[in-house]
Amino acid sequence: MTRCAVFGTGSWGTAFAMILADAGCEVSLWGRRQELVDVVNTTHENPDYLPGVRLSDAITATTDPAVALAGAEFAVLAVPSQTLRQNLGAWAPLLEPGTVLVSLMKGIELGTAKRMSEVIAEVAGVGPERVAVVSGPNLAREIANRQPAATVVACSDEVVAKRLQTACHTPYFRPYTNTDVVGCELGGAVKNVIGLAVGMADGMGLGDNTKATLITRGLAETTRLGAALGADPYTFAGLAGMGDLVATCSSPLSRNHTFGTNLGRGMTLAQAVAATSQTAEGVKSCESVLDLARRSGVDMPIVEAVVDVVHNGRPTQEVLAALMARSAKPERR
Ligand SMILES: NC(=O)c1ccc[n+]([C@@H]2O[C@H](COP(=O)([O-])OP(=O)(O)OC[C@H]3O[C@@H](n4cnc5c(N)ncnc54)[C@H](O)[C@@H]3O)[C@@H](O)[C@H]2O)c1
Ligand SMILES: O=P(O)(O)OC[C@H](O)CO
Repeated sequence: MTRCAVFGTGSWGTAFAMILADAGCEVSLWGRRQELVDVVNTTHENPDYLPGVRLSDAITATTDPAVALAGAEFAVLAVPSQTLRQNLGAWAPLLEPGTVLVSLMKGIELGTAKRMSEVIAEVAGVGPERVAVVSGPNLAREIANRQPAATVVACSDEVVAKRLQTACHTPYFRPYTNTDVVGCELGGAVKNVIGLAVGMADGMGLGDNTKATLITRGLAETTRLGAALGADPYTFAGLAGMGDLVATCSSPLSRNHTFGTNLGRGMTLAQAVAATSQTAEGVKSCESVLDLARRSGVDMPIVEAVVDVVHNGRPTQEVLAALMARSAKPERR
């Protein structure tokens, strides 16, 4: 039986542990808090993040990373992106040779502008054949209810991607393989920023034309960034690109979308943060995505607009007007 460690008892870590168990894996779920770990082990439920969802008996929770990693073929990482470097620094010495590290995270590191797979390779000292990414339209709550969804499992080594595909394939979760790790990660990280922008438009009472414009032009700037960083532009037309944008930008379950809606309705950043109990990665990653874009010489006006609202306190109306006042351009360039 395939053994997997999942780090992070939040909504996606727990839901992905459920997927792996439903696909026939034995899963060790690492969490920071002993009390939550005990509750998961005794009730087979994670009441803090996925109340009402019965978890398989094949999932055992632990606070001990060495226990979680013992014999693990895959170590799945589902902590907030900005905490990965520090956390993985503690876990990496416990890794067994050959364990593949799988990122579920959709963020870019502040300060370095690195993708999560880059942080993993650097901190754990592993080659690209031991780093994989899962990204797609995967709202945890829907998946926890076992509603059908698809995703992309990406690894530069296709054999490893296929192994992971088998490990997480269930009747309700359909993974497709891809070797474009860069494209899949950028699709996941940037869609959170575009989700904030679309949420703002919703909160401002704007309609579907505005939102479709933000989604489509958001995808255009994501694709530009990806092309500059060596991604395959077609990846952005797939599940990890357009697919995830559609889910995030249309769902009230999306934390990024909801966060943006609150800002669009006039909340301050502090009020929107206080109203959010889970991780909305785009709030921090809008700055690191913009940093990455500038380092790469890529124009990302919507990302810049989001940073202006979230971190520079500019009013949404003013930022939207500035976006519309940009000089006229061909659609493709
Ligand atoms: N929830 C989803 O629908 C979903 C889907 C796909 C991808 N993701 C991505 O997965 C990642 C995790 O998101 P989530 O939804 O599970 O978040 P979450 O907010 O539901 O849970 C985060 C988990 O990390 C823990 N945590 C917080 N700070 C920590 C720290 N400093 N060290 C260790 N653990 C810490 C929390 O206790 C919690 O268990 C994010 O990058 C997110 O973008 C989420
Ligand atoms: O709730 P969000 O905004 O973090 O989005 C969750 C997933 O990434 C959707 O695929």
